[in-house]
Amino acid sequence: MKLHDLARALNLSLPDGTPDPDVSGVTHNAAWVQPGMAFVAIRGARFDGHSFLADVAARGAVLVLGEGLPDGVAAPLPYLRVPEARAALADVAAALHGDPSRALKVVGVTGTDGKTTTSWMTVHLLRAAGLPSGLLSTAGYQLPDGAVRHFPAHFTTPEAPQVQENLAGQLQAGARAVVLEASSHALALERVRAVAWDVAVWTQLTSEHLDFHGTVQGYFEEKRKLIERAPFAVLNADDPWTAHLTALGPHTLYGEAPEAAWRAADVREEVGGLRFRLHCPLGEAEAWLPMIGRFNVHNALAAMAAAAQLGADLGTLLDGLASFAGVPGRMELVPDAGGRRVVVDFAHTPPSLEKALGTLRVTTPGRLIVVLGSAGGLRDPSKRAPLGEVATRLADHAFFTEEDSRDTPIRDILQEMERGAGGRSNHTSVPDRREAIRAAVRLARPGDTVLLAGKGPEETLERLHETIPWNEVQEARDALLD
Ligand SMILES: CC(=O)N[C@H]1[C@@H](OP(=O)(O)OP(=O)(O)OC[C@H]2O[C@@H](n3ccc(=O)[nH]c3=O)[C@H](O)[C@@H]2O)O[C@H](CO)[C@@H](O)[C@@H]1O[C@H](C)C(=O)N[C@@H](C)C(=O)N[C@H](CCC(=O)O)C(=O)O
Ligand SMILES: Nc1ncnc2c1ncn2[C@@H]1O[C@H](COP(=O)(O)OP(=O)(O)OP(=O)(O)O)[C@@H](O)[C@H]1O
Repeated sequence: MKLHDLARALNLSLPDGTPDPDVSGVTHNAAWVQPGMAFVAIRGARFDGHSFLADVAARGAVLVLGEGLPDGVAAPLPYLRVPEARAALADVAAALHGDPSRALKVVGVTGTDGKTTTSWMTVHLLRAAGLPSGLLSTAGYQLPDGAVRHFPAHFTTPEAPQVQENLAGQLQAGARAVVLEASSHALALERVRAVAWDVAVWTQLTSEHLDFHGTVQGYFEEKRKLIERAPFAVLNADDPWTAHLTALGPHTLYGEAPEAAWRAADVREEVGGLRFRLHCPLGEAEAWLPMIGRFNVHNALAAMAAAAQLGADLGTLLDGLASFAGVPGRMELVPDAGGRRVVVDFAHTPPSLEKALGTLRVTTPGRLIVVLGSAGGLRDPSKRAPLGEVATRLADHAFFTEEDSRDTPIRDILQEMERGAGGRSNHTSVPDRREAIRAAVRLARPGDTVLLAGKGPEETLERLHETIPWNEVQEARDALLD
């Protein structure tokens, strides 16, 4: 796209005499600049992108966009002043990729827990309904062929240029719909600003990421943007925050509350899955979902309501639910010939841990054992003690261990978790995660359940300054063979 066409598309005026080269792409990271690209200078929490202008010019950028040059800094390239740099990054990326979301049906999923599971279920139901569909989620992205691919870093929602590039790639690969997990960071940092949503799904909200958002209200307000921006919302009737969302526009409600249009009744938790009576605007039927975890009933209702909004019928929804293969690392069962049940799950907030342990208790005839840690670095230290409290209250024995401790001394994290356990003595701290998993599996007898919580499908474990390759399911298999 020519620079002048790009400026016109964004309603920006260029100084007279500005050259008109082709703009081949856009980035906010100086190290990613390639010849012909535009660079957006963002003032972040740690750096000001304007300090890298010389580097950016040397790498062959043709344009800089920013909120204003700092005093005394001269631009070595044409400089476009914009009101909001992150917004400009998203708008430029969308313009360069031909605004792909406008040619797709886009379902956005937000909430504290349940985003990934709901997204995976929704894309599965859309495909069952014959709509070639793609997915962007924490557990990787999928083109309509269904193969799981990964972005290079641990991202739920990548930066806007990658989001737009991915959406354009989805279109090229034949997608007609895309399901996109929208994290609160993504909404706050404008990573999904230039996405034309069709349906927004709200899972639920509990306190998380307060290190970044400051207050729960601030966290809620970022997530609310998704509901504001979509023409139709699928809202959780059982989540107290929904009361603040219903006035924002057309919506449907799901859950177990009587006012839910998509309602589950008579929920039965079985060893291999969940059965419930579905009442919905398309009719009434018996539903089967081969997944454990009672909260997955909510995820299923949300996914069905979203897929129905894009045209899926009741038979397709029920068949699709019954054939859903689950999500890697979410309530994933690791087979054991010896009758112990080991479950790998991503629960890493006190409420999601509470739900995971609560639901596993229902189908555990023996003891419930849990292995868990709490992340270090900047990640919400206020979670540590509550995680220790929940684990020791709801499990028969808890092993406290590392979970991406980063530069925080593991002892400090474990002490906080132990403090949360209060006077209870049903816990052991084992700093090395592999050792902790082995100790838990050794303790288990047939009929017992061991929940390995917190890492789920993640492929690395961050310890001090090391990033170690990690596969929790494989760790569980090895421990079972020990
Ligand atoms: C807390 C957070 O989200 N921070 C984001 C924020 O960082 P920041 O404000 O500190 O940026 P900065 O480091 O000061 O840099 C400012 C600018 O200078 C540029 N820069 C900086 C240094 C340099 O050498 N060269 C250079 O060009 C940067 O690319 C950036 O454009 O802006 C950066 C650029 O947009 C993001 O990369 C960064 O995400 C970091 C990597 C991150 O870890 N984010 C996580 C927490 C996140 O977003 N997680 C959510 C999921 C959360 C969940 O639900 O669990 C996600 O969607 O993945
Ligand atoms: N609807 C729900 N309500 C509460 N807890 C849930 C719900 N769905 C899943 N969980 C729990 O939260 C964990 C994370 O689920 P999932 O990955 O689907 O959520 P997420 O919102 O994508 O989380 P993240 O953004 O951290 O990846 C699950 O492993 C499960 O323990």
